[in-house]
Formats: sequence, C-alpha cells, structure tokens
Amino acid sequence: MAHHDGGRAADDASLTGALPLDARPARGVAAPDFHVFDTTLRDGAQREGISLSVEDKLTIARLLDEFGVGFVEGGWPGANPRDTEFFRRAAEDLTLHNAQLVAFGATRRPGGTAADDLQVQALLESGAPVITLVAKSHDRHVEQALRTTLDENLAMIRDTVSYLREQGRRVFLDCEHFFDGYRANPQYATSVVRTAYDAGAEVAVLCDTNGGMLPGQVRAVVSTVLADTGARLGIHAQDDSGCAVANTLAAVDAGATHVQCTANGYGERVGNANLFPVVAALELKYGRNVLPPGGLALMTRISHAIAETVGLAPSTHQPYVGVSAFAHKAGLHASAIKVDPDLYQHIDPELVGNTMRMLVSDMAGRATVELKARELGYDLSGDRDLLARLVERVKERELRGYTYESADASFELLLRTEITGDPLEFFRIESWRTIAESLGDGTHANEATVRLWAKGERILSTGEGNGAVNALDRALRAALERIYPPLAEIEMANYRVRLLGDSGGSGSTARVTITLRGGGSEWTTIGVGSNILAASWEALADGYTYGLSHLGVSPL
Ligand SMILES: CC(=O)SCCNC(=O)CCNC(=O)[C@H](O)C(C)(C)COP(=O)(O)OP(=O)(O)OC[C@H]1O[C@@H](n2cnc3c(N)ncnc32)[C@H](O)[C@@H]1OP(=O)(O)O
Ligand SMILES: CC(=O)C(=O)O
Repeated sequence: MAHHDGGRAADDASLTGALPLDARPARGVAAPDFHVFDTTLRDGAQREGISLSVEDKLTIARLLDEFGVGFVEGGWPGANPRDTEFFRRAAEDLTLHNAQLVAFGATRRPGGTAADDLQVQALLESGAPVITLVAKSHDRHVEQALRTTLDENLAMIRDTVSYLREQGRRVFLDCEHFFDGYRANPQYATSVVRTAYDAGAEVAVLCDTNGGMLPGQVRAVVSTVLADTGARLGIHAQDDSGCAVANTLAAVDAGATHVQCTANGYGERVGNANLFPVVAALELKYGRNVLPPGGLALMTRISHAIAETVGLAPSTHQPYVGVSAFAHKAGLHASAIKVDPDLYQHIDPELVGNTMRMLVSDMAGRATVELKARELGYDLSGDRDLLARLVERVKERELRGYTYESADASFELLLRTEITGDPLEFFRIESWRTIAESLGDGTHANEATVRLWAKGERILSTGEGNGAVNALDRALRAALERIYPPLAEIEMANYRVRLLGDSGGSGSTARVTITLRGGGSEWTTIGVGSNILAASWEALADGYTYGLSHLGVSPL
C-alpha cells in the first residue's frame, strides 16, 4: 500500500529524522503514494455539539487506525489542555499500526522566529512525527486578519516549515482559504504553495475553508496550481455548499494525492468532506488501494462506532454506511432486485460491511414481500396468491396508519397468520382497563387491570405505573410471567408514539412502536388505535407474542 510505505519510511525516521527533502518525489513527477488524512479529532471536533474527552479521542484514533487511514490529526497541542494531554497520552498508550499521528498548529507569529514561538514549540513537544501547519493564502486574510504584510506571511511559512523540517518532522501545509484567495490574487495564493514546497513541506493542502466551491472550480484550480508549481497537492473541503465529497474527488481527478476528511463528515459549521464516501469512491470507483486489505469491509462498523463515541446517533441515510443506504422500499425496485440486486444498487453492500434490507410498506409489491419473507427465513417463492394476499393486507393496514418498514416483528406475525390461517396466540384477551387518578397534591396514580386466558386458565392481574401505558405493561407482564417464566428475560428497549393528525389535535389516531429485547436480540412491533392506550396494547401484545415465540416457548 503506497501510503503505508510512506508511513513506514517516516516511522523509521520519525522523531529522529523524517523524510529528507531529497527523498520526496522530484518536482513535476507524480507522487507514488496517496494519503488518506483524517481530521476528525481536530476539524471534526470543531462541530457544534461535539466535545471529546481524551479517552474519546484515543478510542477514535484507534478506530481510524483499524480502518486504515494513513494519518490521524489528533488536535492542536498547546491550544487547550485537552489536546496537549491527548498527545501526552498518545505517546504512552496509543499504538498505531497503519496511521501516523499528526499535530496541527499555525505558523509562527509575525515578527518573531519559529524557534522562539511557544505555539511552534508545543507542536514539537507533542512528539507527533507529522505536523500540519495552517497558513493564510488569501491576501485579504493576511492583511486584515493576520494584520501583517504579504511578504512577512511568506516568511512565517518559510521559517516555520524549514525549522520543523530541521527538527526532523514531516510537514504538511494547510493553505487556508486557498480557493477564495486564488480567485482574488492567484499569484499570491500560488506563491504560498511554492514557498511551502521549497521550504520542505511534503504536501500543500488547498483548503476550501468557507466551503463555497463547486467541483468544476476545484478541478480547474487544482490542475492549474499543479502545473504551475509541481508541488504535491492535497485537498481539504468544507461542506457549506453540500459539495465537499464531490470537491474532494474533483481535486483527485485534477491530480491531488492527499485527501483530508472527517469521519461521518463532522466538522466546523455544516461539516467536512465525509471520509467514508471519499474512501469508498477511491477504492471501489477509482480502483485505488488506499486502505490496507480488509479495511473497507470494516467501514460501516467503524462509522457507527465513531458516531457512538462522539455521542451522536449514526446517520441512517449516510451513503454507504447508513442503515438505509441499501434499504429498498419501492415495489418496482424489489421486483428487479429479485432478479439481480445490482439492478438497483451501485455496489454490493457487503463490500463496505453493510447489508441490503427490504422495507415492507404500501409501496410494496409481491417481490418486496417475497424478499422480506426470505430475509425473515420464509420461502414464499411461487405462491403468487399468498403473496398477493399479503400485499393487499399490508396496503390496507398501512392506509389505517400502520407502517411495517421498521416493525419487522409485527410483519412476521402477520405473515405467519396468512401462511397458517391462525394467529400465533400465547394468550387471549378478555378485557383490559386503566385508571389515571390525580391525587390533588400534584402527584398521579395509574393503575391497570388485565383479564386474559392462557393455557386454559383465566387470569386477572393488576399493575401500577408512572403512566397508564406503564401500568398496562406491568399488569400484562404480571399475568403472563407466571405462565411463561421466560418472559422475565424480555425488557423494553424503546417506546415511541406518534399522533397521525388525521382528525386534528388530540383525537387523532395513535401509532405506537415498541422495541423489546431478550435472548440476545431486539424486535420492533407496531400498534394503531383510536387512542394511545389501544395502540400501545396492540404493540405490547405483538411484542410479547413475538418474544415468547423467539425464546422457543410453545403457545397456549
Ligand atoms: C480554518 C480552521 O479551522 S483552522 C483551525 C482553527 N481552530 C481553532 O481555532 C481551535 C483552536 N484555537 C484556539 O484554541 C485559539 O484560537 C488559539 C489558542 C489557537 C489562539 O488563541 P489566542 O492566542 O487567544 O488568539 P485568538 O484566537 O483570539 O486569535 C488567533 C491569533 O492567531 C493569529 N493567526 C491566525 N492564523 C494564523 C496563522 N496561520 N499563523 C500565525 N498566526 C495566525 C491571529 O492573527 C490571531 O493573532 P492575535 O492574537 O495577534 O490577534
Ligand atoms: C485548515 C482548515 O481546517 C480549513 O481551512 O478549513
């Protein structure tokens, strides 16, 4: 793997002597390797709502390394105690097998020297073998934000890059606001790249810092700068125009060989180029081996694990890795997928560790139901009448408010009823009722009574709860647990209610979905009713029925 060779070369040299200047590819000659550079721990952490502990950062660094990126930018040592501590802990506890650890920081301050700049010293003290420096490349930013001259900015870049190189570090230069700067003053923006490259920076990374560029613009600028400087170029794209992934790939088309991305696209404002679609495109569509063997198949798990670590729910609709990325709802799609999944999928989901799913809804046809049944372990192929009946049942129930796409367990019960002609029954309900009482002191009491038949016995049970649904659940469980002891293993993982708004306001039809777990798995059921209690009862009854059958209990 090319970039891993580069990584090893630097590993050997690392703190004691990074790639010598003459070991870089000659100017104008295509670099032999390709860098996948991750900045989740630096730019990703700049997203509103993300606050990573040192432990979180170490966990994410290990996940990114397992995935196989070539570089993990860990943060800005010296900017805050947490990032400084991260690099200290990384030196002690972080063993990376594929990646090089990168420290991020700015060039020296105007008017000083790199050797005397505290912030530059903090970069060295981080111990990171690779350093990314951010530098201004837009003349207006130099004059207005940095409040210095254009020449002094070039001197800051030259001094800082060459000083860090002399200290044995590999150096990449992030040219901040490069594309806007290039539009305003192409000579100056290009001189930033030349200065950095001549001083020993390995890569000049062209940054679309404000994220407003479009792919055609990025492609044109990268091609021109590459031709004019012969420098090795990278791309860092923010996603403000929704084009960060496309802009990253456009830069690669134009000759960039270093891509800076973040896991799940986390980053400042709306985010950065998402690492996962960029890497998947490079591997699967460009045919470049940018990951170690096996890395791509870990992608879905790594994406979700990083989301969990940062405390955000994994995005269900994220390309390649979202749970909906290969979920098919339309009947016509399913009928073609039945013949060949490639007809409606751009890749085989298993290549990225994801799976195909069929969604049963009122947009389903016979093929959808047949494929869903197969997914659940039932072979209905050839039984056109049964499939047609099931489609009709689903459509009729969806019209009444049911939605089976996430309620696989209720769909399976419906399927079994259609196949056998009888519903699966562990109990038969005689009646249930709830009482909600306001106690006058601001507190409330909720009580439920359930009367049912199970194994020939009539059972009356009561339950109390913090709400009417909770009381009903407790009463039902109390009735069933004595007859079916394995039910004690089942617990509720999630309860969601939605009013469908059909009659406006609180009189609307209610839809309840319940997720239960037990015996090492989870299942979701649905109930629809004229009120929340009726809908909850149906979802609960389905949930315990499915659960008992899943735990191998025989009915009635
Ligand atoms: C485009 C990007 O996302 S780059 C990454 C940005 N990330 C961050 O800013 C997060 C971490 N930042 C921080 O913790 C703080 O801003 C620090 C520690 C870096 C600096 O804090 P402070 O010293 O209090 O300065 P402050 O944040 O107000 O301003 C930044 C200073 O850096 C200077 N600066 C900005 N870019 C550069 C550069 N490329 N090279 C040198 N100096 C720079 C600014 O001119 C300003 O200087 P001033 O103090 O003389 O006005
Ligand atoms: C460096 C960086 O994060 C940017 O220019 O957006």
